[in-house]
Amino acid sequence: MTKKVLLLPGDGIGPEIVAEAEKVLKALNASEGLGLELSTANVGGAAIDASGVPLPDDTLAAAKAADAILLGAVGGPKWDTIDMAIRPEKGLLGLRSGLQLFGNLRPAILYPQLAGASTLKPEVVSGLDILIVRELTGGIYFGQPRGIRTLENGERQGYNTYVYSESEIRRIAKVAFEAAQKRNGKLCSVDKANVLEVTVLWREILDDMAKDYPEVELSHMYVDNAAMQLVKAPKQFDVMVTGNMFGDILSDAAAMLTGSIGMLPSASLDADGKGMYEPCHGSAPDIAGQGIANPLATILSAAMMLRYSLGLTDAADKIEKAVSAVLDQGLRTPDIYSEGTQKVGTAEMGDAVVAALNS
Ligand SMILES: NC(=O)C1=CN([C@@H]2O[C@H](COP(=O)(O)OP(=O)(O)OC[C@H]3O[C@@H](n4cnc5c(N)ncnc54)[C@H](O)[C@@H]3O)[C@@H](O)[C@H]2O)C=CC1
Ligand SMILES: CC(C)CC(=O)C(=O)O
Ligand SMILES: [Mg+2]
Repeated sequence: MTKKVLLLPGDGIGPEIVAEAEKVLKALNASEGLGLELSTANVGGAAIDASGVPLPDDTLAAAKAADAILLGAVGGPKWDTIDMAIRPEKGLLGLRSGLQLFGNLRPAILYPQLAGASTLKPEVVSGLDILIVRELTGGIYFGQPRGIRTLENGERQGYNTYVYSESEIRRIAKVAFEAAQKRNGKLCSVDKANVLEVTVLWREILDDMAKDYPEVELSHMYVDNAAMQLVKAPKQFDVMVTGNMFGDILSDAAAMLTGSIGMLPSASLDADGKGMYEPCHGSAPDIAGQGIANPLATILSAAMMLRYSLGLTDAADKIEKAVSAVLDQGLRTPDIYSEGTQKVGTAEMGDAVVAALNS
């Protein structure tokens, strides 16, 4: 059966890294007969330049019609303005909310070959395998009212609203409890319940739901402490669940424990398991066009896509093994380079993963 995969390269390094994941998918399609039908559409700045809007109707329609989506990254100084890319109904946030992709899974796994590239000492990170479950279509990124207004005294004021409804909290908590059930039975919920009522409700609901998951040990942590604990003793965590903004920030911090944000893939899932897959990083304008971006987070996101949305577990395993094999060979893009390894560019890394697929 044909499986439609929509590629959304986006901006900056987006097209460079998606091209490498596309190579890998095409190679597997040819050798394994996966039945993938790949197509490409514009989103973000590329779409603004082509058609004036960051999320064209035909891109959203193609995303809705696809079985799965692989996105590179969007944005850049040219387009990061309120009118163009930032508003929730537009661009990437519009895509996430339009497809109701509320469950964002961000696994932070340290490949043993990269222990030397982690920001932490090898003994603190060896064997690290954390899953951050981030709520993706609510919270302060979407809450209304929002904007910039002029007060009576003439001063301007920016404002956003941090809201979560009970149903939004319950559905993301369910994702996290179920993930913890399948893993080590440990779930840490991260909030700011000492200050924000919205997270007092979050905490209350998590406690209530914990009764239905007696085999999961639920703990709570304030987000400031969680940030500190992540860089102090990250292996105390197994599954972490948190809201949109805290998850955004904590997952970038967790990325560095694995050596680079260029190593962190993600899955954004709806209630039925349909998903968009993307690296956790952005469009990296500082290195765009230089052919040095790490494509592995995107290639690993493609593996997650095959596993979670397309039921192609063997093909997903092959990609993950191939990534490990190229790291064994000592190949490194500059972000994960350390002495004694071989520095390669984006395309060389992608080619090496393709070559390792059937090794
Ligand atoms: N999912 C998305 O599409 C996201 C988009 N953005 C957008 O990306 C643009 C740049 O944002 P930044 O804050 O600079 O974050 P960023 O994640 O793009 O870059 C942060 C740093 O990490 C490096 N980096 C990122 N990905 C890398 C890779 N694959 N290989 C090697 N190095 C890598 C960059 O060179 C930069 O030094 C902005 O327009 C932002 O809004 C940011 C985060 C996520
Ligand atoms: C639009 C931003 C929330 C993108 C981002 O930083 C992320 O998803 O990690
Ligand atoms: Mg982010």
